[in-house]
Amino acid sequence: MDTQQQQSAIKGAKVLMVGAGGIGCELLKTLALSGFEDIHIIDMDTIEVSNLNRQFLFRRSHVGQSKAKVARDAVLRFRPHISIRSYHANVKNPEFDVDFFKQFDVILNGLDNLDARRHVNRLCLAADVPLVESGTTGFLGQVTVHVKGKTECYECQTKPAPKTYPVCTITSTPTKFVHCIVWAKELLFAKLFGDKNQDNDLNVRSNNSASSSKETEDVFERAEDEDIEQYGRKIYDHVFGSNIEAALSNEETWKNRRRPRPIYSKDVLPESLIQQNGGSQNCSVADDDSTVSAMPSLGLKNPQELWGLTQNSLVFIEALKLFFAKRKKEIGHLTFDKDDQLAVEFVTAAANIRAESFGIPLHSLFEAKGIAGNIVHAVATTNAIIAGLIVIEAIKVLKKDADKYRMTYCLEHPSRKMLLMPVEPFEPNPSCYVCSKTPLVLEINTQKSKLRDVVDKIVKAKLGMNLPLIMHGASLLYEVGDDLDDIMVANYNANLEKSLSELPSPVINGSSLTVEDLQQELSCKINVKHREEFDEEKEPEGMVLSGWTQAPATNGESASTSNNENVSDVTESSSGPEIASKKRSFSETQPENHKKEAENIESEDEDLMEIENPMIVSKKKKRVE
Ligand SMILES: Nc1ncnc2c1ncn2[C@@H]1O[C@H](COP(=O)(O)OP(=O)(O)OP(=O)(O)O)[C@@H](O)[C@H]1O
Ligand SMILES: [Zn+2]
Repeated sequence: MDTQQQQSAIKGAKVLMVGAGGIGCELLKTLALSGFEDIHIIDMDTIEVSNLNRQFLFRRSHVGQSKAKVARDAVLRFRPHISIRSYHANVKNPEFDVDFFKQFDVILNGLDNLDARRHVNRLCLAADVPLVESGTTGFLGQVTVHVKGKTECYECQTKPAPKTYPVCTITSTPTKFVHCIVWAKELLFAKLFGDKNQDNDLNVRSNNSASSSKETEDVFERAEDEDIEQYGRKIYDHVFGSNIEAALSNEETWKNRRRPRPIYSKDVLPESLIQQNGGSQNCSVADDDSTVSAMPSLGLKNPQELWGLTQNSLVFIEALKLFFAKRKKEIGHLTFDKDDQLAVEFVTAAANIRAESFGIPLHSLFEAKGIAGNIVHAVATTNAIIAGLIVIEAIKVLKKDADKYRMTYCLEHPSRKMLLMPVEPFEPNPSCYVCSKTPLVLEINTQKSKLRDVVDKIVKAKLGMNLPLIMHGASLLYEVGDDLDDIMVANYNANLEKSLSELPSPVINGSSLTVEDLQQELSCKINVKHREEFDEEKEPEGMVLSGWTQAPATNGESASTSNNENVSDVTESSSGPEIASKKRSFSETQPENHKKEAENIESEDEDLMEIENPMIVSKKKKRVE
């Protein structure tokens, strides 16, 4: 195809971009400048101040407005003749069904979460439209091409699960700052400001304290007229003082570990804080709850500054006081949010006091916020490179140049003198439950587990289905939808509370369930195996789903257990959790054909890049800033 034909393929193409954030803004600009003339954009968000440093189509005056619409308007200003249609909506909405997807020649993802990516993948498969998928995490980035039947789909390889930590490390034996952060936000913050009834273990148990769960309840309960500062000190002394003391009495635990130091408020703080700093009266309180802050009244300005034990203790008490004084209505419903200043202050302070107790280095609010919010600071240049690569792959897709499709990884440091690492796409995984018809296997106690457990833990959480329907033979066990009558809803609700073996059509060892999502047009079979017992630590869900997790040896790696230290701690929910697995796949468990490709790359370098845009080829030699 010559350049002119390529240009007319681009001009005639109708493309859908999903996500108008960091990658999306770059992508829309690059599409427009590359000659695309019919672009649709979906994004459900509005613009926030924190987006402005890299989402360059947006200005301060746009804060609060639809990202999709503002991005469209900004690009139309320098490409007025092209057609851009924006949708301020969730891509999972029913109006974006298979027929909607079918009108496009290619779909381009610039998303930041697994859930939406999986949904788009399924619609692309159902509509038989190619997908170019992307993600960035700091300096790392990737672009992959998914064409039904030709390459693996986005879900052919499992994505690394969010990093989790053993419960006892968090509750009793933290060794890293991140353990203190998880404790502060998942246990302490949740206990104080979230749902009081949730399971929560804030006792550092010792063997002989058959412990005081009753006592713990009492500590956290605040009497209506109890002075807030006194209450704060009581919590402080309980979690940093007596709990640690109780834990220390269990000698066995500390045989090979550094012993923590109990910390009590009276040893760190002056008797009355009100005299010290004027209490919460002087704090900065704006109308918006998310801007309430404990820092100003304590004279703390710089979030990058390291606070000592006393400063952290002051922030702890002050933030707690402010929650009760200024945000009382929210108490009982709060969950930690990285954009909630007071929550970040409280969690930073609590994590630092715990870190001090366990001899772990303290961190600034800025650093703690990054860890608590799973933030890897976005790098605008990575987004720009990735957007360029998306357009290159989109053009190959439009030209149906299948031999040239590449999955490309943007690395942090040059490897074999390259920052961009192209790899031939893998073939579809024949055991993928999404793009092939291979059944899954569910090991479950069919007498004890309820249908609700299967719906919540498997069908929704693991299979990512939106509007599920479950059938056993010809019997419909469960369904979701607006058009159901009351009797059906009552029947399905009754089924949810029944164990599998008690269902109208009993599901027992050897049964086969059909699970479908009508919106995603995805259907898969689940073969049920009865199992009596599950290991509470290793299999906490009380059931095990398997079947598609392992891609065959010729077809890639098992990506389920990524451990890449560079990114695993912090990328849980950010834009590219899969980077970890792909990186690992390249360096450690590369299938033979890709190893060979890597060797060739080393010797022939640029030729093998097969990246047609000279701008990109030259960029790979530069350091990514
Ligand atoms: N289900 C969805 N439907 C539509 N748009 C979505 C969906 N999920 C995510 N997005 C959009 O994808 C974009 C991802 O962009 P990006 O990774 O830059 O995140 P951000 O929210 O803009 O920035 P940050 O999370 O770093 O503050 C966001 O604009 C977000 O609104
Ligand atoms: Zn697949």
